Amino acid sequence: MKDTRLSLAWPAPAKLNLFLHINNQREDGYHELQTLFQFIEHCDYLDFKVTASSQLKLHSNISDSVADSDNLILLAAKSLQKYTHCQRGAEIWLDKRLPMGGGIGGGSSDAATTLVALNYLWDTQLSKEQLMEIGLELGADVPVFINGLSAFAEGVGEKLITVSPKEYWYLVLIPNVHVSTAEIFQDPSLTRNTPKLDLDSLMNSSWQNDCQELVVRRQPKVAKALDWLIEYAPSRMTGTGACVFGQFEQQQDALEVADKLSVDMKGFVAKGTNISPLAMRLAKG
Ligand SMILES: C[C@](O)(CO)[C@H](O)COP(=O)(O)OP(=O)(O)OC[C@H]1O[C@@H](n2ccc(N)nc2=O)[C@H](O)[C@@H]1O
Ligand SMILES: Nc1ncnc2c1ncn2[C@@H]1O[C@H](COP(=O)(O)OP(=O)(O)OP(=O)(O)O)[C@@H](O)[C@H]1O
Repeated sequence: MKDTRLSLAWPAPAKLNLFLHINNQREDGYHELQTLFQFIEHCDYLDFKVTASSQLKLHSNISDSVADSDNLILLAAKSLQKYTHCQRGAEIWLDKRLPMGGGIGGGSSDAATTLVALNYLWDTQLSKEQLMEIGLELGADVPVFINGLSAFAEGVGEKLITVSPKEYWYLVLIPNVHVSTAEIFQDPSLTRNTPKLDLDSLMNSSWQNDCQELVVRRQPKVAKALDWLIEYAPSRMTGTGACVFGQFEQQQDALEVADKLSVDMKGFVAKGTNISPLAMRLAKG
């Protein structure tokens, strides 16, 4: 074990799906997809205190909306204990800053940060690949957050190839509506037959999100946000929504558009980054 004092400010960054193509539905209901993940410098933060007993305790500012039994942070910590037979426990503090159900992967990122931080703090010495395997059981997006590098993903999102798309500045809008990933994937009218393309062709084609048309139809608030943003910058939805993002060359340009937002539309400006803030935190120890 590394230390029993507090280990502070482990970041759990958001991701954007710069494109998201749905290629097929497997017999188990999951969808085969091709997507491009890039992290953004906008994060939840987790603090950890290793304890001698195996108990896990979470203090969070979302305990009203997510029960402990469903919280991916505790589920991740339990999986790591089970997999490694670790006898240690932890007290964990979550400072939730990322919008939930927005398609920016906050829950998956919290789970990934928990696995990476506790593997370090408990000294359980699992490899990144082993952590990614455990992470995949918690959610399709967890492995990319553990890997910590922008990636082109295939399969259900777990087959990763590291890529370095341009690191734009983004204005991310948060329509005040929660989109359920499961509901979008269950909708019969979802486009799920986009042909699979090779990576080179994908990187050089125009980027789209196959869930966008459906979500825009179901959620007028998403449609409104996208209609507004697209007047200022190339803009798309991320994941299964609800967040939409516009891309800008300069921070200043993004901030100027953010200034024009009406009071009923929330948003934030963040830089795209191909190396996750979590990977940088781990390197610091
Ligand atoms: C659409 C993406 O956001 C792209 O980044 C992700 O693939 C979704 O990843 P996630 O939120 O971690 O998703 P999970 O928690 O694994 O799955 C939520 C639900 O979405 C559906 N699901 C998810 C991923 C996938 N490739 N096919 C699916 O059909 C399943 O019905 C599942 O019950
Ligand atoms: N630590 C957590 N943070 C946020 N949501 C959590 C957490 N643990 C469990 N959840 C559950 O996961 C649901 C989806 O949360 P999340 O914020 O990851 O959505 P999302 O950004 O749309 O994810 P994705 O892009 O992976 O589909 C929440 O509504 C909540 O019920």
